[in-house]
Amino acid sequence: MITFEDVTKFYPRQERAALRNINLEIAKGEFVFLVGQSGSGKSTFLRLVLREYRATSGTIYVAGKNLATLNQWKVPTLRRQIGTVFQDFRLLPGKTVYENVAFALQVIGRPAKEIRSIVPETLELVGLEGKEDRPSDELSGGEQQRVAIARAFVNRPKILLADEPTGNLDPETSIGIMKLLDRINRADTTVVIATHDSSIVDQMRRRVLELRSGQLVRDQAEGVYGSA
Ligand SMILES: Nc1ncnc2c1ncn2[C@@H]1O[C@H](COP(=O)(O)OP(=O)(O)OP(=O)(O)O)[C@@H](O)[C@H]1O
Repeated sequence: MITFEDVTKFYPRQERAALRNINLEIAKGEFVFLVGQSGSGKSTFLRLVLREYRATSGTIYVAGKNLATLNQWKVPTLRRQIGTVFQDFRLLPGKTVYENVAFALQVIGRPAKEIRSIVPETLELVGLEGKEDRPSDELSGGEQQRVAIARAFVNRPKILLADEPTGNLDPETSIGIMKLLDRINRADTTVVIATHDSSIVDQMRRRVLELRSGQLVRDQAEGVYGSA
């Protein structure tokens, strides 16, 4: 689903590569943690997958497409297959839970009838049934993250990318969010989570990719946060 072949990324005017000679393959339906210190290249990895940036050298394939040769006008189609979740939720202020999730389908032109059936179904999946009409900014952090996950998943993307999804949440709430991402993964979605949350990684025991100064230094099945 995601393949990096000898990928290096330099930002403009930077002497050090943000990612260097990365080779990896993430298969369809995998659940992967991306760990590493601040500045190790995790966000850069996610941004390359989204084609927010292009690799300086090497080749990236996402959902069967070579991102180096993908036409700019096809990038929105690529991104529709990738749901994204962030530490700071990024919900639409002043909108209800329902509106936040429905908006993701409206912008890609889905028919109203479909929206009316899929949004409640997705809100139920994330455990927010009965909260449809609540203003999203009045929810707890954990609930807001559930709205963000519903919004990312409502279009049933092939891939879900999460950048520090539990960064603003307490440990107990974080476990609930991880269980939800695990459920989404079981629905055959490839899930990649960049995180500093060692207890979550240690509890989940899934594949761990560790970056250090832009290099992939560990690829461990059923891994833990810190190097063994
Ligand atoms: N837009 C940019 N322009 C120049 N350098 C950048 C840019 N974005 C990131 N970098 C540099 O690239 C390197 C990797 O950064 P990146 O944000 O990918 O790390 P990270 O592991 O996601 O860190 P964090 O955990 O703090 O989010 C760092 O040295 C950073 O300073």
